[in-house]
Amino acid sequence: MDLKSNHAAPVLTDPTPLSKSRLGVPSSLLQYSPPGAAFSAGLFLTIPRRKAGLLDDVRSNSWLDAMKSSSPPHRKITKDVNNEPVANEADIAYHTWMVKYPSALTYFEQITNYAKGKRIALFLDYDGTLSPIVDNPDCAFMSDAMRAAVRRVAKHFPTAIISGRSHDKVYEFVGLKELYYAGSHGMDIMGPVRQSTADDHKNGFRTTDKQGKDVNLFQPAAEFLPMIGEVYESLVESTKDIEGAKVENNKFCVSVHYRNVDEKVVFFKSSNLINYEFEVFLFYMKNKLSRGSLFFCYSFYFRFMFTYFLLSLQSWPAVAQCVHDVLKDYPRLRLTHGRKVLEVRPIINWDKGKAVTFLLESLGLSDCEDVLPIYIGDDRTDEDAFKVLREGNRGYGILVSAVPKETNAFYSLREPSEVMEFLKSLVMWRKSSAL
Ligand SMILES: O=P(O)(O)OC[C@H]1O[C@H](O[C@H]2O[C@H](CO)[C@@H](O)[C@H](O)[C@H]2O)[C@H](O)[C@@H](O)[C@@H]1O
Repeated sequence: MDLKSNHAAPVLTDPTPLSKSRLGVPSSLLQYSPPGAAFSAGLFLTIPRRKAGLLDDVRSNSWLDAMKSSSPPHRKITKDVNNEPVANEADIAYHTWMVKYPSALTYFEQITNYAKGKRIALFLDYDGTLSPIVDNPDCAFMSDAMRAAVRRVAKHFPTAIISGRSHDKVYEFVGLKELYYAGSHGMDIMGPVRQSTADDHKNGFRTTDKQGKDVNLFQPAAEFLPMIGEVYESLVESTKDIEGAKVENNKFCVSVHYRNVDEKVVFFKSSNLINYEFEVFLFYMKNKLSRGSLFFCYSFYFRFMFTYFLLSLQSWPAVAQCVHDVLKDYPRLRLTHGRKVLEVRPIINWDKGKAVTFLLESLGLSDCEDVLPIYIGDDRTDEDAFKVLREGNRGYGILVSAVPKETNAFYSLREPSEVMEFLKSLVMWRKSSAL
């Protein structure tokens, strides 16, 4: 299958595979992918060990840069004197970027022209794709309208949700039994029963789901479950005094959220204490300038520094330090970045891209010329899936983003409401083409 031959706009995209550094992530923090490791070559034959000292200095620029770039700030809409939106630099940059990654809505006809006579398989990320990003991860609900759109699309195309959340949590949010679910970044897959047992993977077994349906459960990181539990407990304990930090147990991985933590120490923000110290200092300077002033100045200075130190325990570097301290005792775990979240996961060669390949195989849809997989996601972890589709010329990745980002996707959508629009359009197209 050669997607590019039928596909005008995306052919214009840079064909060079994205180097990991182009995604803005320091190479030392990137996902481990052992040279030559292949999907079907036996996942656990060689579990590589991470070198100690991976995050030697969490305060280094690269570490903090990765944290900062993990979720771009919301775009501000500038208005002119007539209250009309005006193009600003960010708009111009976005529109330039869209030449490279055009809107899947604008180019819908091109996508469906290519999909004619093919079976579409749909893969959807959850947070930021089906539900908007919100401050509290426990409240990232999808709208009823979105749920209805996903339900309808799943009637026409095999549809799977692939999320960083635990399988149970994402199922609870979506609540549609007609879908397949892969939780923990693909490390917990409940999919269709595989037709062939010849190439069955280790760690996969048949079971029944909550509706009593036969399913295939695949958990390539099963042996890490106790370790992840331990790490979750340690991180809850070590971050408990950092205001706004939240640790989430995603079964085979742990998410440490810093969205609600102050980025850096902000003098005078929460530092009433510093203001107080300063008032006292001024008073002293006015009234007792000659006696003991030197001693007082020193004592002021040390108290000031101590307060500053206490505040520094409440910032992003403090969160990073906690993760670093825990990770150094677990060489078989690694770190990835999501949207204002640090994710600790097993160092196995498995990701959302592998999960897509696995699900296509399970559905009997791999290596078929007449199958068009489409993956929609917003996160860095979705890049693994985009890459699998792009590199094999197998299907389309669609990045959900309102700001320019380096990506392996072919198309873009601005936000979850556009994702819903796209899903509805797919249903309409399928219905009209079946007439
Ligand atoms: O693969 P996904 O389904 O996109 O899951 C990735 C992570 O999503 C969640 O965190 C993100 O969304 C939260 C709710 O909008 C937001 O508060 C947080 O800042 C984002 O990082 C989820 O909580 C994580 O466990 C997932 O790994």
